[in-house]
Amino acid sequence: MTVDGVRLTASAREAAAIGWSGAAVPVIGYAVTLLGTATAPVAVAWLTKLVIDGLTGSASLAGLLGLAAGLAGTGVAAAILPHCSRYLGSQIGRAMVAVTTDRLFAATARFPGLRPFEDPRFLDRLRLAQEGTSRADGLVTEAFGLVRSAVSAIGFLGSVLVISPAMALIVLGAAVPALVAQLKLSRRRTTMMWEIGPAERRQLFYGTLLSTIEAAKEIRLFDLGGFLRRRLMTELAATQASKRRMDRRELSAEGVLALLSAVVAGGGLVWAIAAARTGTLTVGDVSMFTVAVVAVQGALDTLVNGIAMTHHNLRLFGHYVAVVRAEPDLAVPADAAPLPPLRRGIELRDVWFRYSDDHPWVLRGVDLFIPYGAAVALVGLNGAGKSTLVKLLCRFYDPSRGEILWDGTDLRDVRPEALRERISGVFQDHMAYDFSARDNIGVGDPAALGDLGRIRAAARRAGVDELLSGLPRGYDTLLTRMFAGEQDREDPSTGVVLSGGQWQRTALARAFLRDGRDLMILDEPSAGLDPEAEADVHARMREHRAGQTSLLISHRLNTVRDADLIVVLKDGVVAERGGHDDLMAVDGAYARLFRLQARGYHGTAAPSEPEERGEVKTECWTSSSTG
Ligand SMILES: Nc1ncnc2c1ncn2[C@@H]1O[C@H](COP(=O)(O)OP(=O)(O)OP(=O)(O)O)[C@@H](O)[C@H]1O
Repeated sequence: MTVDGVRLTASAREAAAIGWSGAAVPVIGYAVTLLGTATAPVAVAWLTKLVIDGLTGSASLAGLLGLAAGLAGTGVAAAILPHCSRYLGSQIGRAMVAVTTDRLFAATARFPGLRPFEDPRFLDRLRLAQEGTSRADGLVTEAFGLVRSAVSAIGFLGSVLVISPAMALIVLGAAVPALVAQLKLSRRRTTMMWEIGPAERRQLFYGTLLSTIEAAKEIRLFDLGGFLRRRLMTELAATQASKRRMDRRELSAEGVLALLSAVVAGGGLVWAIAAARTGTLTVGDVSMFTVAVVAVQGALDTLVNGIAMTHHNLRLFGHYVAVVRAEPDLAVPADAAPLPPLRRGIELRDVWFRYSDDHPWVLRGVDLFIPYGAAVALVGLNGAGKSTLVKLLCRFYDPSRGEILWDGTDLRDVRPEALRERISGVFQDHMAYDFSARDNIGVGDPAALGDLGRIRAAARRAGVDELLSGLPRGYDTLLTRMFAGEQDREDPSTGVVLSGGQWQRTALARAFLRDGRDLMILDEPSAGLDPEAEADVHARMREHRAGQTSLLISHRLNTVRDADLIVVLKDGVVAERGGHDDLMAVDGAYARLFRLQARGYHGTAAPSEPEERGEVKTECWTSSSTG
């Protein structure tokens, strides 16, 4: 049996190995207590039968007292053992959840690229894998539970067999349809969960939109609350309909099976009473038989349900196994060469790229050399592929065709972590972590998290030190109100909210903390800054990048004019390159855009060309599909 390629037996083996390696002593203790729990009821039933037969027959007082003492001792064990096994089972469960959670998130962080996180199938699998890990706590104990039910069922079945082999066969036979039905139902339930995955993700998305600050302004301004709620409810109705269908299926199957059990138990009782009247069975036999039939049915029922539940959880766990065993999304050579510091430069040689086979080409044969120590600026209209090029430089994706060479070494021959150790930067969509100010900057180089001096130096460079050190708890102030408790809701020192520009400077400080890297990438680092801050930040960046290899992306052409090399990206290729003066002299796209912006500042005559009126068709600047 497989879950999209992962065998259930492999999942079971993995679960057993994790349980054993993470909690061997509780596992042994659990097995022992469980065996006691499973055999105690059988012993109680037999001792009861012997006591009844002894009472109705001619047993000695000493014999009866011995039986009574045995009965009492077994009763005590039967009362205590389940509590012990429950405690040990919880211990095993906690160990399972800790190990699998750790491994799952280690696995997701191990994907070198971004593709898995853009793949809806993978996202569904990840969601189910997370559910699988949260249910992993029961996997080992459920397996033991199956053994316990089996032992219990066999013990009682043996007892019925001694009294009536035919009845034992009937009881056993009645359990077979239950097992088959439960397995089918469990398979259907897991498939149903897989199928409703996309709808559940959309539901989560709408719920998040409706309950977080990011979308709150637009939702109120555009009055989107009802619209989003309706969409959420539509998704919820669809998922609930699937679950209801499943519940009904289970209800009808289980109803039929319960009826079958009742008929078998009732029939057995009638037969036992009739047999006792004719003297074939003793009174003790009837007592034993009645207890045993019900107990066998109960144990078989628990066994069948346990098998179905384990089957379902193993299938969910199969998604966890699939994620932790998934191949990396980018080929990483086993004998990757170390990446020495940059000395000559980075070269993009005929680089073509599209996000997938059914997406249009974004880059269509880019040739570009970023010389060591040079400040290179990349400009182009929205969607021209600038951020995509940055993502290729960080090797979040590999080029579809062509190559990117670091001092002549193809990035595909290098371990991605080794490459990224040599890069620092700010992404256009940089993160605003719900951490303290210190941690928000410190994550740029986790080794510096304890070094406030370094963190402050980076913040000073980004022009944000004065702000952060002036916060109520200085750099230890949380830059979020997310974690404020009820008691400190009114205390501003528990968390502050920064403005967009202040966040931008904080992100820049994070990049500056990774000092001395070989390549600094700055994708729109000043987009949210006021003019004064922008001038200030750019002056600091100029200072910082002097002699450093850097790639700056900016739509504000005044901030790129002093770059050593300006590259204009258009239609997925490099359309122009050179210094500011060269490009102005060529009077091409860069010059037109530059004049357009300058004119905006000086308030001169209205632009005449459509491009200058801001009516540029995106297609003429962005790449289009070539199939
Ligand atoms: N993850 C993605 N999956 C599919 N297409 C993408 C993805 N990211 C970007 N694109 C597409 O690639 C093209 C280039 O996008 P990119 O972000 O590189 O442009 P850009 O030049 O940085 O634009 P901007 O100036 O607006 O930031 C766009 O058409 C965009 O729709």
